[in-house]
Amino acid sequence: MMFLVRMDVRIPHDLPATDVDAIKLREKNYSQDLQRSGKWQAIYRVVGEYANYSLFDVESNDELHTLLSGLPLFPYMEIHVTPLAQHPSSIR
Ligand SMILES: O=C(O)CC1=CCC(=O)O1
Repeated sequence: MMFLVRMDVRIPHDLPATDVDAIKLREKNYSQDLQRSGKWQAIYRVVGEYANYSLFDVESNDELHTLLSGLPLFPYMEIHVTPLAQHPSSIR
């Protein structure tokens, strides 16, 4: 099942910089592990915003929820999920 996910990051300004750096490093490692597994198929920065669009290929809604809620930045993100279906004109 394919999902388009938009993540908007909203880190509170009073979070200490060392904590922010540590969370971002954990986020990067978590994300790259999932990208290597094939479940997180792509991630793109939204130009000019602290946000990304990502493509996930997972088995179920529950699996996607588990992956997203495990993001180290999850408490500091607004997340919007769009389920995707096959397009009749797609050649892939
Ligand atoms: O920087 C972001 O858009 C948030 C994020 C998600 C995965 C990652 O490595 O950073």
